[in-house]
Parts: sequence; structure tokens; C-alpha cells
Amino acid sequence: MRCIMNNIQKMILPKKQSNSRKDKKISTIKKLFSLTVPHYKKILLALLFVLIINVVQIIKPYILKVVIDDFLIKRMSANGLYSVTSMSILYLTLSLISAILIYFQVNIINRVGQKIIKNLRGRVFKTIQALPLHYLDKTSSGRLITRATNDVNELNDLYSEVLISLFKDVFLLVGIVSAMFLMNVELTLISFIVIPIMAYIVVKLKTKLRANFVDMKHYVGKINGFMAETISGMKIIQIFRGEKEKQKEFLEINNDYMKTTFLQVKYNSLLKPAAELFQSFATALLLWYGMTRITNQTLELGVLYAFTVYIRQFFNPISDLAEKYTSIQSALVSTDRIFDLLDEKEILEDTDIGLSLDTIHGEIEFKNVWFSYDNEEWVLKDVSFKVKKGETFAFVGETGAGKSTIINLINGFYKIQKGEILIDGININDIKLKDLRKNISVVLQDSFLFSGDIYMNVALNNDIDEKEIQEFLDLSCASSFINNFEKGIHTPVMERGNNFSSGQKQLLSFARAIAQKPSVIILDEATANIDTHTEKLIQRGINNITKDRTTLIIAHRLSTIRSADKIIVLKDGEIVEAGSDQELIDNGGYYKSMLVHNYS
Ligand SMILES: Nc1ncnc2c1ncn2[C@@H]1O[C@H](COP(=O)(O)OP(=O)(O)OP(=O)(O)O)[C@@H](O)[C@H]1O
Repeated sequence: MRCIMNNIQKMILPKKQSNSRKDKKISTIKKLFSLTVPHYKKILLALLFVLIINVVQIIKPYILKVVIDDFLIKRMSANGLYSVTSMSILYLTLSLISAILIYFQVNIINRVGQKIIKNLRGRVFKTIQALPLHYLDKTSSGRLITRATNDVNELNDLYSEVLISLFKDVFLLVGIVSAMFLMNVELTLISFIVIPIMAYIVVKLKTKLRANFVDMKHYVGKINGFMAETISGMKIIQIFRGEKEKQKEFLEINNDYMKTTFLQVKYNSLLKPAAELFQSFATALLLWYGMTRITNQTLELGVLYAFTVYIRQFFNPISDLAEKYTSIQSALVSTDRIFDLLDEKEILEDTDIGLSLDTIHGEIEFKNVWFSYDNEEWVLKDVSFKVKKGETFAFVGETGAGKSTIINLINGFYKIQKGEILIDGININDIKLKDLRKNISVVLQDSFLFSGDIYMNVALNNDIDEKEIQEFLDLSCASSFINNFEKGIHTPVMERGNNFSSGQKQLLSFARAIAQKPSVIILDEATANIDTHTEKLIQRGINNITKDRTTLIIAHRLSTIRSADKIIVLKDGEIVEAGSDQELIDNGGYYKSMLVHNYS
């Protein structure tokens, strides 16, 4: 009995290879169970139903044994309730109760499974939203999508189908084995001769299965990542006729994935026939031994019959267990992957800790800042500057000089290695990120619009009324094109704003930036997509909205920043010049040569 339970447990739990792997596995199973805790009442009810269903399953062959031995062979006469008719009614009633309970049990457990999965999917999404940029830099979107979709769905199967039938099977096995031992110890031992060999084969297969599952999921993530990247880069692929090349790359990943699925099919298809073979072997052994005992008149025919039914009932869940084993393994790998993400608390950005600053005045100071993305190469080297409240600073320099990096740091997306960044004289690391970002609006070159409508894209979940939004759209000059739309600010926006031109998207991002009523506005190449006519409108809008606000502008087109209070010229992460447009021209240095190139 213990041997059987050990083997079943071994089938569920992978072999102890090392303490850390074992600990991880135990913690994965604990986590799976922890998700069920809020639903324990319903789960207990379902388990009670399972218990009753199993008791019925075990009693039914015994009723048949009584009918065969007592009424068929011994021809005993009916005695009160003890008759063939009452036995038949009992058999039917039990079957009916069992059928009704199966209906409720399946319903309860599936609903619980769906609720667990819904919560888990929500947690994965919340975590993904809190991932800092430095983590997203290194993680493909495909991997994250796979966590929220494929991996979560694997758990769906586990909760709604596998776990309950696992309980059912284990209860049933325990019940059957007990009934068999109670009826005839010798016959029971004969029936289970094959179990150790069978357990050995299953345990051998499981290591291979698990390793293959890890590979399979890796390739699913790769396929999702590749798809996501290809879809977002489809325009470039088509322009540069890269379809064939991409097709080839995809074929390779697809083939690798298929190889792992073939391996899975091979292992899976071995398990079921093996279980069936063992069942036939056990039945044959039982019949041979049972018949010799019946001939010697040391065994009743009904007992032998009940045993053949029990053997079938015993091996069915075993062969199901073998099948479910693959689902369990797959779900365990998915659980690891989901919780690896959910448990990475230290990498998650807590935007709610730190000093609360409802309004920021807008003084920004970099004091000898050194920064590297990868801790290997300095991207900013000893950068120092101070922007007073309401001033406009421009950052210029060739591609890769570090201009956008400065903006990323002011938004608190990365932490610097050396030096200090002060906002209103307070170290940026001490300020609540939420408050910091609330007060700083950034307009990027690639304006991102969400599917919805114009109003929602400008207000971005903030409680701003339509009249105010209209004012922001007027200020940013976006009204010039929105007024032509029949639905005005309720004009639908397609995914990523595909139904708007780059210039229109840019104007909407301006309105969005102002709508947050920030004390600091950052324009990162924000006028790059706008034609000269629109640029003039924008310039007027910018002048309105930057009044009394600290403004930082990054631009390659120097015409847009010449009126800035101070221009900072960067080269290879270092400030090489700083001053007003006139001062820098008078200097006759790097800025002046950039101006000459810009206007030539
Ligand atoms: N997320 C990142 N991870 C690693 N390195 C990065 C990352 N972003 C930028 N870099 C590197 O940092 C350096 C500065 O990049 P940055 O984007 O700040 O330059 P930039 O001056 O804004 O350039 P551009 O004018 O082309 O936008 C570059 O060498 C770039 O390769």
C-alpha cells in the first residue's frame, strides 16, 4: 500500500535530484495550493462529493458479488430487504446519486478553477505593468505575453480538470485497495505484482518529460516573441522585402518547437498502452490463480468477479494518472515561470514609496552624474547642470551622445551609479516615483496612442472634463484637425493610433502632456514629425504651455531650440559646451559647427 502511494507520489513529484530543486518543487506545489485557499469551502464540498462518488464506485462491485455468490450460486432465498430486487434498486439508486454528485462536483470545481485563473491573470498583468524599464530592456514582449496567456491557461487545465480527478483517483485507489485487502489478501497481492515494474517505468519517463516541457515552453515564448516583433515591424519588413528571410527564421523556431512536441507525443503515447498492458497482465494472472482456487473450492466465484472489476477500476485511474502526469508537469513548469515573475518583488517598481511631493516646483540639478545601462560602459560621464524653475534648457549633440538618457533618469526609470540628481533640492531617489512622474510630462518622438477615442487618449484615466480637454487641444493646436472630424474628441482611435498621421499623433501627445498639468515638460525630438507649418503652430503652443514651467527640449533640428535659456552640448556622454545660443556661437566651438551643418 505504502509502495503504491510512494509511486503515485513519485509520479506527481519529480525525483529528488538536489536539495534546491526539491525545495523549489515543494514551494511551487505550495504556491499552487495557496491559490486555492480562498476557495477552500467550495473545494471541500467538491471533495466530499468525490468521496461519496468513490464509495459508491467501490460498493457497486460488492453488490454484484453478493448477487452472484448468494443468489446465483448458493440460491439463497429472499429475506426482507435482502433480495435480488432490493439489490437491483440499491444498485440503481447509488448510480443515480453518483451521477447527480458528479454533475455538481464538476460544476463547482470548474468555476473555482476559472476564478483562480482570472485572479492569476490579473496579477500577472499588474506585475507586468510594474516592471521597470531596465527589466523590460532585457525581456522580450513575447516572453511576457506567454506568461499571461499560455502559462496561465496551463494552470486552468490543472485546476479545473487535473487536480480534482487526481484527488478522485487517489481516493478511489485507496478505497479499492482497502476493499480488495478486506475481501482477500492473497488475491490482492497477486493482483499487484506488476505495480513496482510499472512505477519504475513511469518514474524513468518523468525526468525526460519534464526536461522536454521546459524546452517546449521556451519555444512557445520564442514563437510569441517573434510574432509580436514581426507584427510591429511589418511595415519595415514589407518595405525592405524581408518577408522570405523572416519566414525562414520563423520556420526554424517552428521546427524546433515541433521537435519538442513530437518528443512529448512519443512519451505520452508510451504511457497509456503500458498501463493497459499491465492491467491485462494483472487480470490474466488473477484469472489463472483465481480459477485454480475456485477449482479447489477455496474461493468464491463472486469474489473473483469483484476482483476483476476492481482491477479494471484500479488501472483506469493509473493510466489516467499517467496522462494527467503530463498536464501536471506542464502546469508545474508554467507555475514556476509565472511565480518567477510574480515573486520578483525586488525588481518591481514601487511607485508609492518615498517622499510625497504633491507639486514639484521644477528645479532640476545634475551633480557629477555618472551612469551606465549595463554597468560596463559609461553613457553619461560626470554630467552637471542646474535648471531653475521656469527655465528652458535644450540638449543637443550627435546620435548616441546621451540626451534621451538624461530624460530617462529625470523620470526615475534608471538609477545612477555615481553623483546626484536633485529635484527641488531633494535627491530623486527619495521622491515617490508616482509624484515625480505626475509632475513631469514627456512627449516622445514616437507618440503612442491607445485604442479608444481622442478624449480618452488625452485625459489618460484622469478626471478631466471635456471642456478642459478641448482647451488643451486648442493650446496644442490639435483642434485644427480634430474640428474636421464628425465625432470631434470622440473620434475613435485604432490600435497604436494607426488611423492618425505621425504629425496628428504628435499634436495629440502635446495635448496629453499639458492635460497632466505638469511643472516640468520634456520634449524629446517632439517636433521631428511635424511639417514646418505645423511646427510654427506647435511653437506657439509650446510658448503658451511652457510659460512658468521648466522645459527640457531635445532636438536635432537646432532651429527649434535656439531661443532656449541654455543649450547643453553633449558628446560621448560628456558636456562639451553650455550657454545661450549667442554665447555658443561666439565661442565658435562644437555647437557652432553643428549649426553650420544643420543649416547647410
Ligand atoms: N536601454 C538601453 N540599454 C542599453 N544601452 C542603451 C539603452 N538606451 C540607450 N543606450 C545607449 O546609451 C547611449 C546613449 O543613448 P541615448 O538614447 O541617450 O542617445 P541620444 O543622444 O538620445 O541619441 P539620439 O539622438 O539618437 O536619440 C547609446 O550608446 C545607446 O546605445
